[in-house]
Amino acid sequence: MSNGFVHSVKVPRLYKIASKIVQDVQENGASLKSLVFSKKHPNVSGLYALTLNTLQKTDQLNQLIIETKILTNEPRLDPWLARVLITELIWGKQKLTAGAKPVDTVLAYESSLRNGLKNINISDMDIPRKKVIKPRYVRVNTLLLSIDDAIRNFQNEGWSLLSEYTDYSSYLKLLSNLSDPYFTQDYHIPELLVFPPGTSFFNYASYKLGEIILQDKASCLPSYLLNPPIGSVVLDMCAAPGMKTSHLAAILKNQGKIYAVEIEKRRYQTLCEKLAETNSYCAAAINNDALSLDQKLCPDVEYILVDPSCSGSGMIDRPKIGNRDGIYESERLKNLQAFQVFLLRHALLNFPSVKRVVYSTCSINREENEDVIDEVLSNIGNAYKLVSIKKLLKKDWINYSSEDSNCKKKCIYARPEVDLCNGFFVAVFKRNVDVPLPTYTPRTHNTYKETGLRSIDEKQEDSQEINEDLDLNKTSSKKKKKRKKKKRADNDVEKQEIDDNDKDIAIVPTESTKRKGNINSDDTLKKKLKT
Ligand SMILES: C[S@@+](CC[C@H](N)C(=O)[O-])C[C@H]1O[C@@H](n2cnc3c(N)ncnc32)[C@H](O)[C@@H]1O
Repeated sequence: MSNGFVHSVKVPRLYKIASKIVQDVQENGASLKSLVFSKKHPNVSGLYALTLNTLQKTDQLNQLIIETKILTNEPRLDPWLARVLITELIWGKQKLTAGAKPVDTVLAYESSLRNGLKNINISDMDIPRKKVIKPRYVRVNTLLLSIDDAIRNFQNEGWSLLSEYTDYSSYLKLLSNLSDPYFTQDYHIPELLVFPPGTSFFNYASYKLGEIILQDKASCLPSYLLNPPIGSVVLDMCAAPGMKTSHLAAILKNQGKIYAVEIEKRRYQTLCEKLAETNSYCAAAINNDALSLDQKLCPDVEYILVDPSCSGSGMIDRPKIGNRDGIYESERLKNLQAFQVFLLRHALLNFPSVKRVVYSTCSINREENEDVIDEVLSNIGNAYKLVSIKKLLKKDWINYSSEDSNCKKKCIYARPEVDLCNGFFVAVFKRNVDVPLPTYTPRTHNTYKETGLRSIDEKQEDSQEINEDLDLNKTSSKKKKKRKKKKRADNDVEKQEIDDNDKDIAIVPTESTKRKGNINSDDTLKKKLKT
């Protein structure tokens, strides 16, 4: 702590690191998972649980801080550390080891915190999500291992393959009863294997080697449906952490080119690591804003994946993080929708050689799905056709887009309680080459900022660099192995438990969030909470 405490006993490192992570997530919109792993703490799962719990309790913490006046009475108490300690004391282990000054300070408030808890309004907090137990999805990285070999390996490990289903309903029934030692192959995506919920893969050699990837079905369908032919040129507009990019590389058999664009520097680093780990060497990572991407950096694009930031409302395990920054859900959705429309329109109208575009979200909100497609349909005329995914899949599916939208039933939804995977939405556009593309003026970076989505753009502008030529081929295999080994060791056992959750919490920081860490004025916060 930098604010004046003289420590007789040090604050446990776990709490200190957790407070820095919570601050970074709240203020800068950083990815919780990436931060947790980057700290290389020996107790990754404990650190993840504590930081997640603290973030999920944002609303309650804000109210407790007001009720108890802990931060106004104790100006030297670091507000982020206070949040972590309070969370541990009230909702976590329910105890703290005394000795360090900040810990003692929080302990001194224990009874007022517990009393305060009775007074806070929790009516709209912690609304329990319907608990869906989803199976464990494992995508075979066909760049490194064939599906047959993967199945054989699992069988050698004692697993038994079940394939007694005839249609989607019987498959789902099988899935809902799946238990050790049985696994099955996904009904739609052959490279996706499905195991009982909670199956652990950390000690499997194939996991350590990047031959299998823990990836939910929701995250596999977009690349599967884009289905670029071998040798084609693909643009992945929102690529980090790289789950879909690596899947696309596998579909291309590494023959062709993928431009994988990511705006955030830190997430771009994760993307580069994922591409190396999965041997996706046909993909070049580009750290840039896809909306202002210079065409020269990605010539002759034929297939585009638009998988933009979204509310993540379909994610089963997604934490509910309260009104972190004073932006309420409807405004947040409006901002996201504006951004999603711009991005999709940019994809559809600004790449003259494009043949197919897939739009996907892990949201189950109409605003981010049918409404986005409807708006874009009104801009593109007959230059594209919205494809019926039912026909593309050639297999039955259950949930489609709404009949009362212009999507009709052409796009698909996955509903966790029905499809036993994360909720998601996918739309597929096919170019009609007989109709010229309507004129389109690409947006500038400034206009993008106006969506209010990212107030951290300024920082990114400084650090943006283009790395179109990430030549993974040139990395010696020895170096690659060494890097892989080191990374695996760092990430530890618990990594896999949260690895398949490829969508990050959509945090949209604003100036107000940045200030909120230091709530020394009860009035300011009260006002904010009332708004
Ligand atoms: C939903 S995630 C993508 C997940 C990714 N497709 C995967 O499967 O691993 C959205 C990503 O888009 C990035 N992003 C948001 N706006 C962007 C922009 N204008 N240009 C490029 N990337 C952007 C976000 O930082 C985030 O990493």
